[in-house]
Amino acid sequence: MGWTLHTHADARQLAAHLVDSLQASLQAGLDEHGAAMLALAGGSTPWPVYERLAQAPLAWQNVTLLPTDDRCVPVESPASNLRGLAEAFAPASGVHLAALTVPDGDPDASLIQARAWLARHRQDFDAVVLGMGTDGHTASLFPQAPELACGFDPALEACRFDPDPLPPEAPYPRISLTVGRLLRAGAVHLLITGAAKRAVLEEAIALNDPQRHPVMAVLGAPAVDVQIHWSP
Ligand SMILES: O=C1O[C@H](COP(=O)(O)O)[C@@H](O)[C@H](O)[C@H]1O
Repeated sequence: MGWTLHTHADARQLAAHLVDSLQASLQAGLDEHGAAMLALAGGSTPWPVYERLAQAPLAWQNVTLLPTDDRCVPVESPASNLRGLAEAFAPASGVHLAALTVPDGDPDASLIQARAWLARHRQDFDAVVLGMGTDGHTASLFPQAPELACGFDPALEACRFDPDPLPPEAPYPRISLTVGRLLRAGAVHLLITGAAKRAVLEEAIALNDPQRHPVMAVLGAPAVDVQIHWSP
């Protein structure tokens, strides 16, 4: 199916549009199953969206949030995506946060924990929010990494990534959901801002090489219409 590009005038409009969509996905999950689950990107871009979503009047005690990927760091580290989610969703009283990493960030123990959690929670996500780095990585699927074969393996749900070179803004091993697990969702959103990422997105689409730009493994998936949200 591919993707649909939504161009917004600014980050505020983008957040309003995406929050409406995520709120509708959550409410539909709650109405249908009595529970709902989101997988949410970390990094630096999505926090204003999450802070706004956390204000929504939802039965948060029946909602579970899981990072799409996390850095193998102690949970109190500023680099921890889980810590960022905990802060952004502090107003969402009773919300459940699930971790891909163990509290001290040990990578091997984290992968075991992540896979065990995912084995116990097989339901589709109600929605997934992905980000993209300026190298074309999404979640923690980094370009040309040896672990990409794991990240693209439909039989697996989570992998360890050791990006080489380590990204300077967060130089840590990672645990990432695989493309197959990320796409098992009622809706898949890709959130990007700024001219640099827009240029990378256009290059990725033109080259259509998931090894060079792993985000294309998501955008090229045949059965999913990924909603791309961009603002300057
Ligand atoms: O390292 C990560 O990077 C991507 C993109 O992050 P951003 O800082 O460029 O917004 C993010 O989606 C991912 O969750 C994160 O772990």
